[in-house]
Amino acid sequence: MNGRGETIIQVRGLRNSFGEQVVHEDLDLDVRRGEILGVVGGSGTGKSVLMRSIIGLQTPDEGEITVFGESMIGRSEEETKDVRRRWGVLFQGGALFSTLTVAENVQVPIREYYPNVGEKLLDEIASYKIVMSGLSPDAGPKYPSELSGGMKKRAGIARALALDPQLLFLDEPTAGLDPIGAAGFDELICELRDALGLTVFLITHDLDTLYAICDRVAVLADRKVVAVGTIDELLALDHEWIQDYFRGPRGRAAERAADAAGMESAEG
Ligand SMILES: Nc1ncnc2c1ncn2[C@@H]1O[C@H](COP(=O)(O)OP(=O)(O)OP(=O)(O)O)[C@@H](O)[C@H]1O
Repeated sequence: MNGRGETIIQVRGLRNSFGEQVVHEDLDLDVRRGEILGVVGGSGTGKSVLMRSIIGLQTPDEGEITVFGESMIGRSEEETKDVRRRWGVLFQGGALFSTLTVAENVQVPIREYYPNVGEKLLDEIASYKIVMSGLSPDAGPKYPSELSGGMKKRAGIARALALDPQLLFLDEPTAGLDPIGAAGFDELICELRDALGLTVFLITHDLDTLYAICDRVAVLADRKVVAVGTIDELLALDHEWIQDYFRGPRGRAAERAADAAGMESAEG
């Protein structure tokens, strides 16, 4: 099956624990092609651990994870190389290499997966990804310490896009950005999804982001995904955390802002 609606990530019966602490138990999740799936949950509910399990940085106790139909559990790095080059990751805080320039950071995954690419082409690809991420071309020779928080995130996106991925993992991309910077970043994610046909797995606490760009939202609580759907579908559920989160003062403000933006765009 091709096109929108196809399952790109499938998680079944996932269990993760650290010593006595069970973080996930019997967790299921599907991420569909072309969607921006927001992942929310209280602090410590295991959103990052879930992402790390999917991308193979955390070995679960139990469960099955497939990405692009390929099983990710119990397989070596070499065996999953072809799948891994089809995704890009933006970790919390950007995680750029501080001793490398922005352009060199973008080139890291290309050098890793395609060691025979020449310097000139590497420079060209890096420039292209940098501009695509909304940075000016002169950001390429700069070091991360010379960039603002928002620019670092964009540089992180440029690196995540280095291998022309079909799937993006973003861990709290707007954390620490001012509201205007965060809105600009939301717009960038949406534009990239539309232009490149990406599927996006997006961990966020940012209610504005959820309203502005997420097609569906998965809620982590009680060690599993307790609900997944549009915000309207979630609001119809009688779940205490969901109601508190979306109906709290911040949730209502984000909803009003989204309604106002919707009316503006309808008026042209
Ligand atoms: N490597 C690790 N060793 C031990 N415990 C860990 C490890 N990684 C995560 N944990 C624990 O697992 C739980 C879930 O962590 P995780 O970072 O996934 O939470 P989160 O939902 O992303 O939280 P936040 O919203 O605060 O970023 C936490 O209690 C954390 O302390």
